[in-house]
Amino acid sequence: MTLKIGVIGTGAIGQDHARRITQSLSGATVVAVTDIHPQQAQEVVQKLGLNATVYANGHDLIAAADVEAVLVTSWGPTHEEFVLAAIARGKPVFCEKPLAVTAEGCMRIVQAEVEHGKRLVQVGFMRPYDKGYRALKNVIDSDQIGAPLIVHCAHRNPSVGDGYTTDMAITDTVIHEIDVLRWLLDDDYASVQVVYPKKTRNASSHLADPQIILMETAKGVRIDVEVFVNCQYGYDIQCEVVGETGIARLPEPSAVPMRSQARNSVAILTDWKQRFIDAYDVELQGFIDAVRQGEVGGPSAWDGYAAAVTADACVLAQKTGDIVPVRMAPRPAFYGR
Ligand SMILES: NC(=O)c1ccc[n+]([C@@H]2O[C@H](COP(=O)([O-])OP(=O)(O)OC[C@H]3O[C@@H](n4cnc5c(N)ncnc54)[C@H](O)[C@@H]3O)[C@@H](O)[C@H]2O)c1
Ligand SMILES: O[C@H]1[C@H](O)[C@@H](O)[C@H](O)[C@@H](O)[C@H]1O
Repeated sequence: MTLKIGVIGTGAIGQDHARRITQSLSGATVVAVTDIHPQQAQEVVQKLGLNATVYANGHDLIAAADVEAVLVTSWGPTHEEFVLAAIARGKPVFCEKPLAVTAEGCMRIVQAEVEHGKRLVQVGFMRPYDKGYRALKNVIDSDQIGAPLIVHCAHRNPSVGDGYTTDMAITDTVIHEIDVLRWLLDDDYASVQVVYPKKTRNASSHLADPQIILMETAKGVRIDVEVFVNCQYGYDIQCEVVGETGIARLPEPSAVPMRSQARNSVAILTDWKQRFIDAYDVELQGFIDAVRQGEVGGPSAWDGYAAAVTADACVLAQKTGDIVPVRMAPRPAFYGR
């Protein structure tokens, strides 16, 4: 049976996920969409040739009898209410990051899911599905570089709009490193700190850019993440793990090396949609396949909570300049180890 999906929020990633469900993936179809701009939702239906009803709001869409699973791709502050509504109806829900904009909000979702008694929520952290990160984890887990000691990361976007604020460098951008490094190292965070280098002249007046996030894990690994969202030159994700006996780097996305006009060059991507296109496909196909078998896997509501607690500590650290401890609630047995 084809899984019938309803999409809440038909902006950049909502459209992209609707496109991949319709054109690239198998086993699912988009039967419902909604957006606070209904005209835009209607345009997406037409553009992608969907056989989908446009609902007035997310709650009506979740309640619709033919919607079997929900995709939440609206703005972050709206995620919590839609995920809670889906859980209340026992419908599986794939929620783009952030699961909720506060750790308390994520905890409300964790509690609702635990009370429901079965996993319903997958969070859209796609990097653990990226084949480069998977290869890097394989090197670490098979002990080829010894125990990890230090991780150096960079998360660079070419530019951001005026609405992008200093805390979004954490909640929108570094949140990916917060999640993927926890998975990569099989560790949790103990403390965080934020330091500010000289500011780029290409950032808007209200935005601190670049920033350096320093994190220490429970096992004592030290991590530095450079987040630079107006780097101009491309979309560039770097990760280098220093182990006891060797160093392993995240592979670069494959591109054709070119010799031309007296240059030996390799192109750099400029768009996050392209950089992780395969990972998005694999994560969403995984959600569809699992739900069709009556299950939900992948990054859990607990992973969403862990990321939010760490992000909250980073945002506090941005303001105080202090080393801020990361204090997580005890992990419910429901989520395994
Ligand atoms: N995993 C990733 O790499 C990744 C990439 C991009 C975006 N995201 C996340 O996805 C979410 C959406 O990001 P985006 O870039 O598509 O933003 P966007 O602004 O392009 O799209 C969001 C859409 O949601 C709609 N919306 C807002 N409130 C709504 C509501 N209450 N009900 C219905 N629709 C509503 C807006 O009108 C807009 O069309 C964000 O949380 C973002 O962090 C994740
Ligand atoms: O929402 C996007 C997306 O999550 C990208 O992966 C990230 O690089 C951007 O900084 C963020 O704004």
